[in-house]
Amino acid sequence: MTAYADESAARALIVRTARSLFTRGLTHGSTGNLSVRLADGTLLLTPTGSSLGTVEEGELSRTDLRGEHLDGPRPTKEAFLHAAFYRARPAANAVVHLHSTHAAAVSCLDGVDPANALPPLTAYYAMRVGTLPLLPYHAPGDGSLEPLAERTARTHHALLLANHGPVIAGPSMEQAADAIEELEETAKLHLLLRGHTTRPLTPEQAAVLAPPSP
Ligand SMILES: O=C(CO)COP(=O)(O)O
Ligand SMILES: [Zn+2]
Repeated sequence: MTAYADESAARALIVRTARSLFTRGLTHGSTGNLSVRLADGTLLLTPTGSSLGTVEEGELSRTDLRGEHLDGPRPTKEAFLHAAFYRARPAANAVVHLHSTHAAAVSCLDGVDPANALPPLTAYYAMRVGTLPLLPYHAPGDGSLEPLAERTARTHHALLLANHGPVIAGPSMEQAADAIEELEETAKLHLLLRGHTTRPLTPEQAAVLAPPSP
């Protein structure tokens, strides 16, 4: 998968994915944001304050790889985070951030291991997500998170923002969306299983399934 060469197809893909995630309750209100990397090296992002349920193809924002606004409406306040992922991960062509309920709930739990917020409960979680660093709380849009996010994204395609929600990059929008849905379902399982003795995959079982980290 290379960066998106057909801008109008990329716009349609962002809107289609945003609607699908929103209508299935994976984010709510005006939360969450999506982006893709275009072949010319610029980024197309959802605009700030928009609902993923109603954003239109003609309403997307463009930034450069530093997250600087180039054209269209003002980009998501997390443009700096999206841009950090693209700089850190040359093979990433899409980034999805959601406030999906169960992953957001895990991000609020006390005592979560900051190196890996969720155990590998299932094979699909190990395949699609792997390890999930928890980044310390910053207010939404607080650009001081950028250096840590960029550093962490060099070795992890999925991050959990404390008291906030997940961010995932993928080689394509379909893969990023697939991974963030898997994360949400595993967060749900994790919460369902709290108080039960669980048997996650062993480190060896998880390691053979782990996604490659380009
Ligand atoms: O999820 C969000 C902030 O973290 C939504 O913000 P934007 O409306 O600026 O994209
Ligand atoms: Zn957010």
